Amino acid sequence: MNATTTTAMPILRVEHLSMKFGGLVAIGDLSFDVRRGEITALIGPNGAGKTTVFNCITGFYKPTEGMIRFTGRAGDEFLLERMPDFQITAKAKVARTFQNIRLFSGMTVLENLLVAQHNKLMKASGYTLLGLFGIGGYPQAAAEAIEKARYWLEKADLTDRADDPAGDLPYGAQRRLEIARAMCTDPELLCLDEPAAGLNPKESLALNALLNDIKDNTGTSILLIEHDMSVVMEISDHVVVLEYGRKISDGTPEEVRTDPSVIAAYLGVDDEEVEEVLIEVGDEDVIEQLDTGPDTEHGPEASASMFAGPLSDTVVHGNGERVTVEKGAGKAGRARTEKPAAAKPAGTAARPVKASASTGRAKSGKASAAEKAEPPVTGDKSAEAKAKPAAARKEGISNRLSAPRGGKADNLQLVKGIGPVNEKKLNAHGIYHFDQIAAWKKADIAAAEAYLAFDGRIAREDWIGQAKALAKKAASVPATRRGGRK
Ligand SMILES: Nc1ncnc2c1ncn2[C@@H]1O[C@H](COP(=O)(O)OP(=O)(O)OP(=O)(O)O)[C@@H](O)[C@H]1O
Repeated sequence: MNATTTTAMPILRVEHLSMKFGGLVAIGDLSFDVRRGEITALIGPNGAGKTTVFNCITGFYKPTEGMIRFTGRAGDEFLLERMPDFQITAKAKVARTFQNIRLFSGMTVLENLLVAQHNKLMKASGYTLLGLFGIGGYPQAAAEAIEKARYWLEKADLTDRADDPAGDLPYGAQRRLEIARAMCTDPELLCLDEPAAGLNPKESLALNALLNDIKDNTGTSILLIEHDMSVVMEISDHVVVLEYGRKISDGTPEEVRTDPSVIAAYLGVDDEEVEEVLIEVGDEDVIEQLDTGPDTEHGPEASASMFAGPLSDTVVHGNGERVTVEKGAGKAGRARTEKPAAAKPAGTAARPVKASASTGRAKSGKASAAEKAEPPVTGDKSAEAKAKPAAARKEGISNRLSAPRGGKADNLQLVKGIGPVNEKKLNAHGIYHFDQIAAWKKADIAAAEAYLAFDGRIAREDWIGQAKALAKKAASVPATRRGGRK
């Protein structure tokens, strides 16, 4: 294979990937490419399967079916689904970061960058004591490692903090350090799992700058999972959208943001988030409709929550296209699009409706605190919810608080499985702290699952165990040093 062919090849080709956990199809027949030298974003609502895709690519999971073909710069090909994870890092040069920051928090920032180069240094030592004492290539390799660490310190804007413990850095700086650490391994493909989670706008900008710099100056291709649409739309060359483990859209940010299936998928979140998404995708016409308030005649059923089930939402786009999510449907696959030509005759044409008027309230009329405190369980998923202990549903979680202690909530997104949507919901239900989740009993879990419309996921993802560990850690760290966006 000549060099031109190689550079034109996608660095990663995911072909017919499926991953099943028992009866749950987390990913179903998924195919997409990551093009070399580009930033590709993998987006989708919570539970869409994004992290599972990452876990398959990086060897944490062995997919049930499908191929993950990696082509290196030199034309070397690897089938990642057949390789153990350490070889994927070492041979294919795929590096990753995780949803939850995983730094050596007691080591300094510089030490974190040097540890990342440990394998290379050990190789240079010839794995001998003499090597470590300067016989052979070790001194040269050590000097190069320090130079590389210095380079990435500067790129990540961390030079001033080089000697500080990594755990002392602000949250955004820790995220950049993780990326710098991954870059010290000279990856060909960098996989980032929600790098912008918990960042404030200034930190998000710094992250965007770092990722663009990597793209422009290193040749490393980037695959990122991200919920923050401003990051996705700003820096991605290519966006793949998942919903329930299936691809619903694939294209440029511009193509994806105007794709009715994607809008319909995102309409499946809370009112406030629908608004956020639509503002971020910049569909002026739809935003205007949001401002017109509820349409009781054509408005949707009781809930538009992705977690609460049935939708009957309709949106009219700038080009006159009307997207209806069928009554009883939850997902984009069931979205029906009517082109303007197919619109009903004058007089009977459906009025533009408030896209997210799931509760029949106008944009300005946000839910009252009482409504938010215990929203009713509605829709299709209510069948599931009904199966939960009735008392739990009725009484809700036992250790709710009316406000975060000390006015500062913990960053619940540090619990794997809690994304921005679920964090917001938990806060709305009076859950702000790790120790609250850590103290949940069976009935509390059932109550939480009822309004998050989960089915056993809290136990599966061991939120209690994770929250216990995080609560313990938080208790040992002064409040001012706790990472998080809150
Ligand atoms: N190890 C596992 N065992 C059982 N089910 C799993 C496992 N890992 C993931 N799942 C399930 O697979 C589905 C997809 O989860 P995944 O974490 O990949 O979604 P996601 O899109 O990354 O979500 P989020 O945005 O919330 O992180 C979920 O229903 C999840 O509960």
